[in-house]
Amino acid sequence: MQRDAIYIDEIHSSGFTFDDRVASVFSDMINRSVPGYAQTLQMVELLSHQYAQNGSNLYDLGCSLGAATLALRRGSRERQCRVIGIDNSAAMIDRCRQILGHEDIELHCQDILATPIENASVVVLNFVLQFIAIEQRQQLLQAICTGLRPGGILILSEKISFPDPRENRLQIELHEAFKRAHGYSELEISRKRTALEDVLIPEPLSTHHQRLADAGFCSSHTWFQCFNFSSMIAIKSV
Ligand SMILES: C[S@@+](CC[C@H](N)C(=O)[O-])C[C@H]1O[C@@H](n2cnc3c(N)ncnc32)[C@H](O)[C@@H]1O
Ligand SMILES: O=C(O)C(=O)C[C@]1(C(=O)O)C=C[C@@H](O)C=C1
Repeated sequence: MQRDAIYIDEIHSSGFTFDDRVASVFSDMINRSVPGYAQTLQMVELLSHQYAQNGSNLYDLGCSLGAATLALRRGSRERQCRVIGIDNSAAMIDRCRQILGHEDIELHCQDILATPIENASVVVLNFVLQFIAIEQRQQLLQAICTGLRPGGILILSEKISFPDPRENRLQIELHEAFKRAHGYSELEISRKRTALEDVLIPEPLSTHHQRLADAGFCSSHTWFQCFNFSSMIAIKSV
């Protein structure tokens, strides 16, 4: 695994993008940046095993290098499911094809906002909605809910914010301590913080749960939170 040294090397004046440089170190970057990332993958496999319906489609929207796509496949091995990974970064999808080439997985380089979701039983948005423009988030969740079979689920993992400014500050500090503990310097942390401004827009858990309800899910539950990272499961009624 190639080590993420992107923000050591030079000052990046432009915003964060999923280009070839990021794709080449992405595994290391996300593991050292997102508390609980490995656990979300384990639970995608478990939830896929629990909810994947025979003959249905399983979607990983914003699949990057396919870590959650593989978890969907592993969780549904004994069922007749199509596992579909979508990402609009060619650099990510090309690498993903190399990594998952031998697996029974379909990969497409396209915008998830233009991707038809149909006959689905499990849909994953693992740290992806945060990169979608706020005004387009409702429409995406609605399309997902419509494309799910009764009893199907959405797994939604996000970097979150907190309505109380003091709690927000504390959780950001704890996240930055996590990054320092995983070898990132103050300079790297601050450069990436600047690069992510206006690119990754976190929202409070309450906003996510309200949007999921408005999209038509009958219930949604926070199953994981560590500092300012969280994962939810939203269920479509049977
Ligand atoms: C933080 S990464 C996701 C990590 C991945 N889901 C995992 O669990 O390893 C966000 C990904 O979303 C993709 N993405 C962002 N906006 C997108 C869009 N509109 N359509 C498709 N992919 C998108 C990016 O290219 C990037 O690969
Ligand atoms: O490094 C950070 O501060 C993050 O917010 C982590 C985060 C994410 O949540 O998606 C940001 C960009 C990369 O996609 C990998 C991880």
